[in-house]
Amino acid sequence: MTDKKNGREYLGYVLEKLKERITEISLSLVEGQKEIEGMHEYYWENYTEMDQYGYENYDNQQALFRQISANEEQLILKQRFRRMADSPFFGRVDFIYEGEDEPEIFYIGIGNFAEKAGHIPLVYDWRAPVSGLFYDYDKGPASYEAPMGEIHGEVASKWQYKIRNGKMIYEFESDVKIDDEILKAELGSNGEVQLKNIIRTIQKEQNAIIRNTKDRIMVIQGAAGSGKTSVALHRIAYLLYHDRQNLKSSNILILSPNGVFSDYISHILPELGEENIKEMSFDLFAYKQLRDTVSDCEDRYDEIERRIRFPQKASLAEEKQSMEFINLMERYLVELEDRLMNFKDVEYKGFVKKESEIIELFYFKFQDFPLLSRMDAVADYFIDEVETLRDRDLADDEKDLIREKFMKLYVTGDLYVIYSQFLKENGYKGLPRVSYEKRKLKYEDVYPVLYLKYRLQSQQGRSNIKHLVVDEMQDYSRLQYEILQRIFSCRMTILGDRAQTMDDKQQDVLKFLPKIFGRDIHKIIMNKSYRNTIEIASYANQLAGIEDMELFERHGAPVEEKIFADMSHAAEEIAETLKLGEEEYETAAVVLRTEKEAEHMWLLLKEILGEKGFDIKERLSYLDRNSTSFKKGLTVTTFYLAKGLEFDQVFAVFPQKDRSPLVRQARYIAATRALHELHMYEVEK
Ligand SMILES: Nc1ncnc2c1ncn2[C@@H]1O[C@H](COP(=O)(O)OP(=O)(O)OP(=O)(O)O)[C@@H](O)[C@H]1O
Repeated sequence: MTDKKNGREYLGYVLEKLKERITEISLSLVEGQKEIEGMHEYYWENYTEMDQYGYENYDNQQALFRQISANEEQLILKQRFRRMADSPFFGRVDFIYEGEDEPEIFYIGIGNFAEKAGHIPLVYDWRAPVSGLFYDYDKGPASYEAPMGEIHGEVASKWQYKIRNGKMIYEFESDVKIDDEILKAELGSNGEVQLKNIIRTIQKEQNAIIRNTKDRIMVIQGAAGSGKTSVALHRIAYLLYHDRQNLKSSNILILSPNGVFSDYISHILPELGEENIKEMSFDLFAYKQLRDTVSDCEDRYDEIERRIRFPQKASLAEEKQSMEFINLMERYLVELEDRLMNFKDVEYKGFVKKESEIIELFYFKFQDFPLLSRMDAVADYFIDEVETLRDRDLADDEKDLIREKFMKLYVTGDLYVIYSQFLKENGYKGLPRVSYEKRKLKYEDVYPVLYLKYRLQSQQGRSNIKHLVVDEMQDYSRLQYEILQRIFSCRMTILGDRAQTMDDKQQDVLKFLPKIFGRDIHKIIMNKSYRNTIEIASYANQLAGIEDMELFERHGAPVEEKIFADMSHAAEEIAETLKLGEEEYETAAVVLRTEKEAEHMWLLLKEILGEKGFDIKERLSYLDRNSTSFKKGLTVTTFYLAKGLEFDQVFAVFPQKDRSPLVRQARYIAATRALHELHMYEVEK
């Protein structure tokens, strides 16, 4: 056995054991593969002689599935151990259990590793109960939550390691100062094109959120760069680890703002040894749900663009997603109970359901069904009766015919028509009367129609989703939360930042969320910002009038403010000031107000940088709403697509004269994207 107290020696020992385990697994994988091939061969040679009832065939298939899934598990394990062979651990806690004299030593890494399955780990997963000590305590009395209860004792010492390619780069006995230095080094490094995992340096306040399993709905209001997205993803990894029996990655859904953002965060869970999870934007979800009602829907970005270009034109989006509007819809829904109906007798091959009987079934027996699904229930009731009287089952086409007859008792079942009528009766302009192909919903109408759909038609519950993550919570309206509450009855992690609202005024969803989700909500505020240098964060805070943010002590260049006559002058300056290259930054962005301005800037930069010999093909990209990823190099985009992302160097280019509240928000969002260097440019023309 090795000296566990000596990090370097222990590293050598663990690496050796890892190598052995990897070899063992490789061998067992080869065996497993042979086994599978053997089963296939056996099947093809013998299938004609298998028992006629298929029992043997069934048994063979089951054995095959078991072997395949065992192989898959081994493969995943091997991948994890391979990753661990690069850096088996990053931390260590020496813990003296209450009543003991000598400390027990725990090394902490990206996953558990034991010499053999079921043995005591040589390295503990960062999510293991005992690893909580590493994040929550310095030297001194400490405790952690274990399955059998709270364990007390004392942290005798804590260590930090950096290991790369199996080589020890550094080891420190950690204290607050060193911890800060290590975090500073992590934050000071250049940006990747994807969000980094933070397991080496999770902060105490972040750890409390990650390891929280008791609250059903957690709502996190976190300042820009406070680590909300990182924390939410680590929380998912933590929950998956601790509730393997009930929670699978397929049970989790992230509502994220767009495709680029999805890509930006997509590798974290696989890196932490978990499978990737489903992500979707709410707009895409809505669009899919409404496909049988309209052929197209605007998305949120259309709405933002319109607001910027025509600020004087009042948008109804806010009004149509307000509580008052929901109340109007609810009142209309009550009226529809009568107005939507045109009852009369229904006859099928001599069997008659009288109008009065239908009314009775409709308003009493099936009153709990949503209005537009209720007649289906009445039709099924009638089908049952006919089948009983005839003493035979009806064929599917006969049943369809009957249902059709009952559906005719609705004046209309078309949500588009119903909603349009509602608008007109409440003093709004109705929707254009066009054929399905030409029906395109404006953004302001998308969610009201979706709401009506949920209120009027039975929906299949999304019971397979057991945890919903809502990122950028400030960008969802009251109405959208009402809909979410109807679709998902599961646990939720909802996170965002009211200061980054993409609207004229900041939206604080914390005010109304308890009214929608009840008292189960646990609110947490994260006020410490990690992303930006002090110079950048202070500058951005001034833009948004924020005073209560705590800043991580990391300094950089002052923010540069400049005014240019036009876009091409700004582009020239960007090309001059850009610091991309070896020994310099990895990522930079030019962030603009609208799609049109962004495209214009991109074309200008293409020309200017092209002339300078910059590799524009590989290192300059234009990010629009259909993009699904961004590359290292220079990215040109709008503020609303840059949201959630970060870049080493940021140029924010905005029209000087646009001082509208929405564009003030846009400037703030752009400024907070910068990790190390920020240039705020204003353009006169
Ligand atoms: N404990 C930590 N250790 C190392 N880096 C951290 C830590 N917490 C946050 N960071 C870093 O800070 C940056 C911001 O994190 P993240 O994007 O998760 O924040 P956010 O609150 O979602 O930001 P925003 O709302 O502004 O998009 C990232 O680079 C992240 O890696």
